[in-house]
Amino acid sequence: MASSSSSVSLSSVIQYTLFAVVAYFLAGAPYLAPLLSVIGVDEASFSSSSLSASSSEDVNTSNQGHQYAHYGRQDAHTGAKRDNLWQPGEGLVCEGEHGHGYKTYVLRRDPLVVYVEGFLSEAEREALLALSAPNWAPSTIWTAQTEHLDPKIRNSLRAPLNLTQPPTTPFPPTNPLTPSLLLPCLSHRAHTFQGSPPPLSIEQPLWTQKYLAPSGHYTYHYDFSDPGYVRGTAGRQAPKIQGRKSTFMVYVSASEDLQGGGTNFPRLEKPVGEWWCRFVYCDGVGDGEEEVPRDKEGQKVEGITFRPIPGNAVFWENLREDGNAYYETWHAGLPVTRGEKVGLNVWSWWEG
Ligand SMILES: O=C(O)CCC(=O)C(=O)O
Ligand SMILES: [Fe+2]
Repeated sequence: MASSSSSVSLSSVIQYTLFAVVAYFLAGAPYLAPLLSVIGVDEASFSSSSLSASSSEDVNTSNQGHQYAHYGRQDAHTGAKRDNLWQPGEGLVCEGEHGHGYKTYVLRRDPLVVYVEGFLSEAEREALLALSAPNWAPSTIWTAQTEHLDPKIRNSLRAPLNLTQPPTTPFPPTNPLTPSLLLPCLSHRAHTFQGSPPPLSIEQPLWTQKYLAPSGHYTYHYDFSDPGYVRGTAGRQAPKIQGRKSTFMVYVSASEDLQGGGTNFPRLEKPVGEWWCRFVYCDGVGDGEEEVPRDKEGQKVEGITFRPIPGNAVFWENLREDGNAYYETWHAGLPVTRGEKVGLNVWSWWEG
């Protein structure tokens, strides 16, 4: 009797233990990371197939001690550590001036193109210009993994906006923004716009780009890059496109006398209806002849050209859910033939 009751209780103990282990993993394995780090195991190498469980280095840049940025994500497929990808952390609060009041208009799906009116507030535009002012330098391009200048392809100045270093350039005295929150809150805005899954990160630094007459421009290109990368989502054919899942092209400023500088997508059909003419050029509607968008050879362009309206943004997806590219997103920043335009690039990546 005594021996049978002790053997029953042993098997119960084993069963309960098994249930507990299964329940622990079903609950998302809380506290696994600190536990593993205590026993000296890197969680990312333990769980390299899980994007959300990748190792991260917390960066605390807020004056209030909020821990809001997660850097140092491990690429789940190549294992390489990327130190330029960012996701919002729990402590980040973006309200008031750091919130947003944007309106969205879906221009088309597949590829998804959304026009965002009021992505930036006026105070944010002013702050971005103040932050950029000391750092303008010629923009580079990458070919065959080397970075170089080629003003025939890209003729602009750019300034990096460093999220991990609170701004040293003071904002104008009347500007109400909290400097340390500007870039995290913009990145957060771009991140929450896109939802999940898949997990996304925002490329850092963000860059402002200044285009000056008579020939500031960025010739036709895609924002995704080199073939050769394998996303390799389980159960799907591995695609071979690297990089930037989506783009926000944000217009920060446009001089009063700006001519040119629209963002042209020659492979996208113009939206139907005059309503859109407030945001895109429509031959003859709301434009004078000198406003007809032209490429650097002076030829009228095809497709859709967005007007560079300060504060507004165009969002589009470069990559499909399966990781293959949308070749319809071929685009250019048309030449600025008079005045000056400043844009902001916000790119999102698959890796989370
Ligand atoms: O300035 C523009 O209108 C487009 C710029 C662009 O495509 C880029 O910076 O990747
Ligand atoms: Fe681009």
